[in-house]
This record gives sequence, structure tokens and C-alpha cells, in this order.
Amino acid sequence: MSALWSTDAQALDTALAHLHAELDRVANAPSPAALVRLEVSFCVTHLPAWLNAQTLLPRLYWRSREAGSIAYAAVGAAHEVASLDELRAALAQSGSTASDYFGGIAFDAAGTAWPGFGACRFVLPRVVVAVSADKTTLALNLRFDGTPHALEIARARDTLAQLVAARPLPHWTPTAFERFDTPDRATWCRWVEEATAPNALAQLPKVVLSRQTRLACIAPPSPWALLARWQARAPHCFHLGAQFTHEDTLIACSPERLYRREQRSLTSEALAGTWPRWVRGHERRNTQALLDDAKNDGENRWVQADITKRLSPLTTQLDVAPAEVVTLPSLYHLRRRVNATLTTAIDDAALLETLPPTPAVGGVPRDRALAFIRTHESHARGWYSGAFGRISRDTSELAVTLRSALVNTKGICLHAGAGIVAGSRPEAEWAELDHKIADVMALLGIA
Ligand SMILES: C=C(O[C@H]1C=CC=C(C(=O)O)[C@@H]1O)C(=O)O
Repeated sequence: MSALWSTDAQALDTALAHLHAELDRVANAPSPAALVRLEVSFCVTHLPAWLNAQTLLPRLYWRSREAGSIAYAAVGAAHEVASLDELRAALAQSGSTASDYFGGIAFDAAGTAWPGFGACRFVLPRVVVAVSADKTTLALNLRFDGTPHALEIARARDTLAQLVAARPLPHWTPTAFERFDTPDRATWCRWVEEATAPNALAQLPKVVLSRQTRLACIAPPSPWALLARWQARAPHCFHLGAQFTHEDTLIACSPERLYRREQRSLTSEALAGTWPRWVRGHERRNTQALLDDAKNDGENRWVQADITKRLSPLTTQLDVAPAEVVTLPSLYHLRRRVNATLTTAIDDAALLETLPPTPAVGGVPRDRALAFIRTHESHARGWYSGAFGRISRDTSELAVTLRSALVNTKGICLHAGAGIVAGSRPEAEWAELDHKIADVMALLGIA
């Protein structure tokens, strides 16, 4: 192993020595705060490689899409919640201690859950490594909520004992995959015809239908190695990963923000409307064509109108910016940004109860769209098209969980959806699903 990686081992030894000394101090304190966060300076050569080397569960990864954002990798749990009410209570208890919960929610709480993920799961990690442009830290969280102090400290020491230094990611080897689409093309085309019949559109003007593409193989790649390669191709996307069991790991490089909250200031967006990026070098012509396209503009406006309607009662001010085009490696999207100021009573749990699923992934009206999706789609969407991110008392940010891969020992499941509105053509929408998985398929060596 190179000298670079041996620095990681030294940094871990130093960090552990500091943290054990800090734990001695906490153990001897007369009455520690309900939540204690110990932080030391750290060094990692490569964050996904550090996560890949760990054996503790859960393993979580999060990086916002803004340039200069902090990348977080986390292992173990000091606390977990399985509902938005529990999340609200946990954040209220955290007081002034900076505590970041990482996790997500499913697309449809009433739908079939992915094993281990559930409908809602947020974790206050036991250990969080945070990498920013100017520093790397390792933080240890302790939560003394009804737990005997000595037990919580012993659990923290146990986690520290299981941390290992980063090692290079496994060598990337080409793998042969067998592909299975659910629904198949013929069924998809029937669904789109059904959804675009005039009397169907009168009841349900937009529904986002999705497909699961299962790529079966003998030896799937490490999800963290795949995420590392994927994020290099999608630098302007949210990068996320979650592993709760030894079986399944979700990774995603999503272009879509559900919301970002800084105190009372909120930014959200309508991201909908898609154009393939076939021919490079004609960017201006292509982006203008997308801006001028009535069908795509309509798809986007349904989302913007729904976000505006749902946020209005929660906000004191709300603005919508003009449509713009987001350019990704394989496609373009239409986006309208929404800026708002929240009323004081609104917290993250309230936002998560209200905003998702937006019509970028569900439809309009929401209830009819969910009913259509439940009766047609046989695959479990699980956390695909749900939301994932970081939540704290002062600042929070969640992405819509799109462009995702669920990796397990039998292969990889990719999910992609397309908004079906008046003017949608079955074959074109099927092709759009392929464009939405094109980046990860290319990484996997599948044309
Ligand atoms: C549902 C997905 O994309 C959404 C986000 C952007 C554009 C979309 C569209 O044009 O249909 C979708 O609303 C997906 O990628 O699986």
C-alpha cells in the first residue's frame, strides 16, 4: 500500500487516541449534556474508500450539489428514528448541540418498502467524517437519553474499536449483466396510451410512471466504488448512499433538490421536462428548443404550481424564478427555482409531510396519481423517488432520490420515471427512461 494510504492509518490512530481521552473526560463529568459531540481533526485519502473499508452498519454518504459542499461519510447509529414525529422530537431534544441526522423517506409510505429501509429512517450517526475544502474532521456522537452514561460511553468506545483506516477501493473489473425491465416495453406503451386517453387526462393530467431495470450478475461491483466513479461523472448532482443491512445498498447521483433550509429561508425547485443530449456542440440550440417546447414546459409547470400551492400556507414570502435548463452528461432538464421564507412554526418534519411526492415523481392530483401508480407498477419503488439528505435544527437539505442504483449480491436495480402528460408518446417516453439511466449504464460498461 502506498505512503498515501498509510497516512490514513496514522490519522486514525491519532484521532482514536484523542477521542478516548475525550471520552474519559465525559465519563468523569458530573452530568453530561443530553447530546455530546466530540470532534477531532482527521485525514482521509478518499471518502468513499473509507466508507467501503468500514464493516459497521449503517453506512451513509451525503454531499450536496453546490460547489465547495462538505462531503459526509457516516457509520453506526447513536440514535435512529422511523417516523417524522420521532424526528421532530429528536431535533427538539438536541438543543444547541449541532446534530445532523442523515436518512430518507420512501416515495409512498403505504407502498411496499425495501427491506431494511422502511418508509422513513433517519440516523444520528455514531461516527461522521466530514470533508470540506479546508479541513477534515471525525466526530463522535453520544446521546444520553435514558441510557446509563457508562453504557453509552462503552457503546461509543466499541464503535471506535471497529473503525478501520481507508484502503484503496477494489479494482474495477468489467462484469457481464443480464437485463430485465419491469414493466416491459409493450406494457409500458399500454400504460402511456391509457394515461393519455382524453378522459384519463381529464381526471389525471400528469402521472409519473416508472420502470425498474434489474441487472443480474455474478459479482456486482462495490456500491461505494460505483458511487465514486459515478460522482466524478456527475459533479453538479447530489451524491448519496445508504446501507442499513449487509444485503442492499442504495446509491444515487440526483440532479433534483427537494429543498434546502437555512433557518427560515427555503429553496426548492421544480425539475421536470427532459430532452436527450444526443448531439454535443449544439448546446444553445438544444437548450432553447427545450425552453420553447410546450409539452415539457407544461410538465414542469405542474410541478412548480404544486410546490407553490403546498408551500404557500407555510411561508410568508415566495418567489418563482423563470425556467432555466440544467445540463447533465446525457440529458437536459427544465428547472424553475422556488425561494421562500418559512413561517416560524414550520420545521423539517412539516416540510416532509407536505412537499413530497411532488409531481416531478408522482403526479397531479397527488391522490389520483398515487392510485394509478399503485395499481399499475408491480415493482417496489421503495426509496427511489423519495427523499434523502441531512437534517439539523438550523440547516437541512434533501434531494429527490433519483438516478439511483440499489446494489445487492445478485446485481443492481436501476429505477427511472417519466412524466406522462397530454402529448406524451409511448416510445419517446420509453427512450427517455433509457436516457435517465444512461450515465450509470455507461459506467457499468453496458451500451
Ligand atoms: C422521475 C425522474 O425524473 C424526474 C425529474 C426530472 C425530469 C423528469 C421528467 O422529465 O419526466 C421527472 O419528473 C427520474 O429520473 O426517475
